[in-house]
Amino acid sequence: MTRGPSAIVIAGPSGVGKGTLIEKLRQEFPTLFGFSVSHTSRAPRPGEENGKHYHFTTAEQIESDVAKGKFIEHAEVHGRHYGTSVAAVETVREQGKICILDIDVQGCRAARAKELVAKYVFIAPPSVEELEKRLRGRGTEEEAAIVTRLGNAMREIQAKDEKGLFDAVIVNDQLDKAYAELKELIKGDVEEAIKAQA
Ligand SMILES: Nc1ncnc2c1ncn2[C@@H]1O[C@H](COP(=O)(O)OP(=O)(O)OP(=O)(O)O)[C@@H](O)[C@H]1O
Repeated sequence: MTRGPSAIVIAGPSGVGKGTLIEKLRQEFPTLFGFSVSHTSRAPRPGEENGKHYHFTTAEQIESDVAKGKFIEHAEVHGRHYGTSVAAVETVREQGKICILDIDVQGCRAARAKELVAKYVFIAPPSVEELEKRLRGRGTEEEAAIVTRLGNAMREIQAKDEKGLFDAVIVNDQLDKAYAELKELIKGDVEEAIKAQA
C-alpha cells in the first residue's frame, strides 16, 4: 500500500454537524484534506454531482463489489445503499491528503475490522432535543425522514462509548470549540500531510 497521511473517520448522528465541521477543516486547509467519494444507490439531491459528492450507482452493483472485497464499509441506511471503496480512500492518500470518511457507527466497526489506519472520531450532540432542532432547522428532510433519523441517532449515540471503537468523542455544542478540539486531535496528521506535500 502506498504511504501517505492516515485517514480520519468522522461519525455521529444525522444533523449533529459533521458536514459543518468537515467544511471548516477544508476551508482552513484547502489542500490537506480529501474526501473519499462514497458510492450510493440513493438519488442525487439538487446540486450533487456524480463522482464528486457520491458515485451514484445501483444497489446491485454495490452488492456485487462488496462481495469482491472492494469496499472498506457498506451499509443500508434509510433504505439506500452506501459504501466506501478501498480504491476511493487510496486515491486520496496517493495525493498526499488526509482522507476524511464521514460514515455511520456500523461503518466504523467495519473499517476497524478491515484495519483501516485512521483516527476514529465521534461527534455527539449536546442533547437529543438540540439534534432535532438542527435537523429541522436545516430543512432538507421531510417529517418522516426526520423521525427515522432521530430513531437512528439514539442507537448511534449509544455506540460512542463502545470499547475500542472511537479514539475520541467531541460534543458539538459551540461550533468553534468543537472545531478547536477536532483540530487538536488531528494536529499530528495535519503536520504529516504538510510535510508530505512540501
Ligand atoms: N455547533 C452547532 N450549533 C448550532 N448549529 C449547528 C452546529 N453545528 C452544525 N449546526 C447546524 O446543524 C445542521 C446540521 O449540520 P450538518 O448538516 O453539518 O450535519 P451532519 O452531521 O453532516 O448531518 P448528515 O449526517 O445528515 O449529513 C446545519 O444546519 C448546521 O448549520
